[in-house]
Amino acid sequence: MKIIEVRGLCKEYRIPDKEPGLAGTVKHFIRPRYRTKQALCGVGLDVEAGESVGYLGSNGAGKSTTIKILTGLLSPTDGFVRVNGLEPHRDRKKHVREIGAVFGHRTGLWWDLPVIDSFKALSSVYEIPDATYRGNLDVFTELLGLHEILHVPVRQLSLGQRLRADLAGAFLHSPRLVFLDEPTSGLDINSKAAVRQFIRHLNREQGTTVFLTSHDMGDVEGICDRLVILDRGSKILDEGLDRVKHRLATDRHLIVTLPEAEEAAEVVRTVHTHTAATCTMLDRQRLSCSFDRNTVGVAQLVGLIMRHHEIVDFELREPALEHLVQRIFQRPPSTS
Ligand SMILES: Nc1ncnc2c1ncn2[C@@H]1O[C@H](COP(=O)(O)OP(=O)(O)OP(=O)(O)O)[C@@H](O)[C@H]1O
Repeated sequence: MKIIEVRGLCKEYRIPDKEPGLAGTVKHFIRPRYRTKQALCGVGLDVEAGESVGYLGSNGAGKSTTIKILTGLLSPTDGFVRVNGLEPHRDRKKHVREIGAVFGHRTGLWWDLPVIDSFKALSSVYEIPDATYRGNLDVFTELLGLHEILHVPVRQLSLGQRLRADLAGAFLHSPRLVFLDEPTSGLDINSKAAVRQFIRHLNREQGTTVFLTSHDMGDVEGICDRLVILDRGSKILDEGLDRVKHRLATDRHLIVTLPEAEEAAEVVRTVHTHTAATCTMLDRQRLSCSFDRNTVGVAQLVGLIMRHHEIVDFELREPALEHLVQRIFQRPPSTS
């Protein structure tokens, strides 16, 4: 079942076209002039219930604009948008009861209230049945380690604590769909891992649909199954994460550590004679053999080296998702 349906989505912002200085301000006050900024042009997107989608793009690509439209905070300039079967900006009151949203840089909780009182307030706003509230609170407190902060006012929390509380708050009413805008921005490694595990758990175990934007590829790899990439307001890629990796990550690097530096030249000769891999020395005893997995098999390369030489260790490196996304930006657009 489709939970998000978007066709031909366009958004233009109207920006004051003002000359600098006081004279410009006065002139603009008397006769205002505006120019338009096209933030989204013709974006189409279908998301099935239960999917976890990473919505990526460079700064200014239009990610937040899309999320604001999908959550009903902004109205589109043009196009068809349905979320949970509703038109977000028109059916806003009904719409917000059925979604959850976390904007990493803003809290959805009450600043002066202790976390638990914020949760109780959310429970009454969303009219959460008592059993659902208690069940979710227990599970989220455990998964997100909220025990020691439940009675602390939100304004006294560290960024990591606040974000964990925000996440729990966004999921308390068991929404079918959550929007997450930079949910781990500024967190330490342990907090990032806890947040990713929590989101993944709800996606896998409860089938909550996740729509995430992040500049952190660890979030995308830890949470998402599908990548949608925007570039200057247009969609340039929409594909499963595994497929993207399989299609684009064909280069591999085998790092070989040798017992003796003197052996290196011989290993290079063996590799160059029998395979299409190319070798580079990393230091006196370590060399990197680079190859395309469609041309050279890993087992073939490792077997060849081990048959002819003694080695201390080897490690296979694949390109990081960051590099794959960079490659996608360097290609001409394939979808719209
Ligand atoms: N309120 C606004 N008024 C005018 N222009 C805006 C407004 N909000 C966003 N824009 C412009 O629209 C474009 C898309 O912005 P948006 O915030 O959606 O990008 P983004 O992909 O979320 O970027 P980032 O990764 O930096 O958060 C940008 O060129 C931005 O300058």
